[in-house]
Amino acid sequence: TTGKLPHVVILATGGTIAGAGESSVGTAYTAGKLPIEVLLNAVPEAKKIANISGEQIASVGSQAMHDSVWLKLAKRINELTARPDVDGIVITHGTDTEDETGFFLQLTVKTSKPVVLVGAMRSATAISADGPMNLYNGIVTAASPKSAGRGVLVCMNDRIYSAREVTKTNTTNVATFQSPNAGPLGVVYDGDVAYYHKILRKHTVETEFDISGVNTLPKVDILYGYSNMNPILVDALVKDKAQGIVIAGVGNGNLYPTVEQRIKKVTSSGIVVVRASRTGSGRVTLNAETDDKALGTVVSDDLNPQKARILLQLALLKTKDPKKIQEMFFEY
Ligand SMILES: NC(=O)CC[C@H](N)C(=O)O
Repeated sequence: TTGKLPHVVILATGGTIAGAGESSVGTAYTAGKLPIEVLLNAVPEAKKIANISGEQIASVGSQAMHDSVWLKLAKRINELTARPDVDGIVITHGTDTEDETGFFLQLTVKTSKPVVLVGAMRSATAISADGPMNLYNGIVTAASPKSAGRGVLVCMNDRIYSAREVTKTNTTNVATFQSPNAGPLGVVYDGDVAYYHKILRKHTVETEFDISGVNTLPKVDILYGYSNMNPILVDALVKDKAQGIVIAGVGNGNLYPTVEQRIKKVTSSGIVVVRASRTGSGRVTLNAETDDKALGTVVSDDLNPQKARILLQLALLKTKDPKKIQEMFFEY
């Protein structure tokens, strides 16, 4: 360690970046197997960029990610970044739900210091593993003062994305992470970062969400829309005591007629329903083909269904008023 280098803390959660498999050319492996030290051994160059310390927060494939890990991560990041000797955070994460954890942190961590998520599409034992470069680039990004105040970042495949905008778009390709509505904020090459865009929606220190005393999140589930959709799915969630429902509607967040009828009853019973879209990009617009005023529904703006779910969970910690929640969807 060197006194003058920035101090970056790595919080490891698992994923392919820590995955190991029998074959170096296949997609079969176990995620989250390797500890943090092994990941770091693959990138000795990182020690020239930062003084690095690490903590294992979880060891899971991110399909097993859950609220308790999100809350643990957010609380730990808030503790660490409050310390003057910590300059940035890197989170190693499985890619399946990396966009969700990133957006949860974007809304709940209270720091302007860089917080960067990284992952990998190829396991650590595969040919052309992308994890070591992503980890190195993540450390570069977290160590750079240029990354401060930009919200939570996701660094994959030489690009830096806002956690609000980014999502996984391909099952297996290394270029899977994209921001369909916005593109990347910047790039990372040759041990340095360059930014071209700024996130304008409120994040981190600017949000109203305080999870310091929160141990569980409100129950919010997602329904996927399709032709001839079965309205019984809505009833199942109501029976299961959902406090909120996000519908990945068709097109501009539209709903099958019998589902729409059910939703009208659901919103009048006090459950908040957000219309998102299954299309993968674009805004869901208010009172367009679907009459939100009559239905009592909220639109997700350009948040995809899984991100709309996270904002709705956090919003429900503050209010059940759909009008106030709609404002939040236009703010964050
Ligand atoms: N590329 C990956 O990280 C996928 C592995 C695993 N499903 C996960 O999300 O952790």
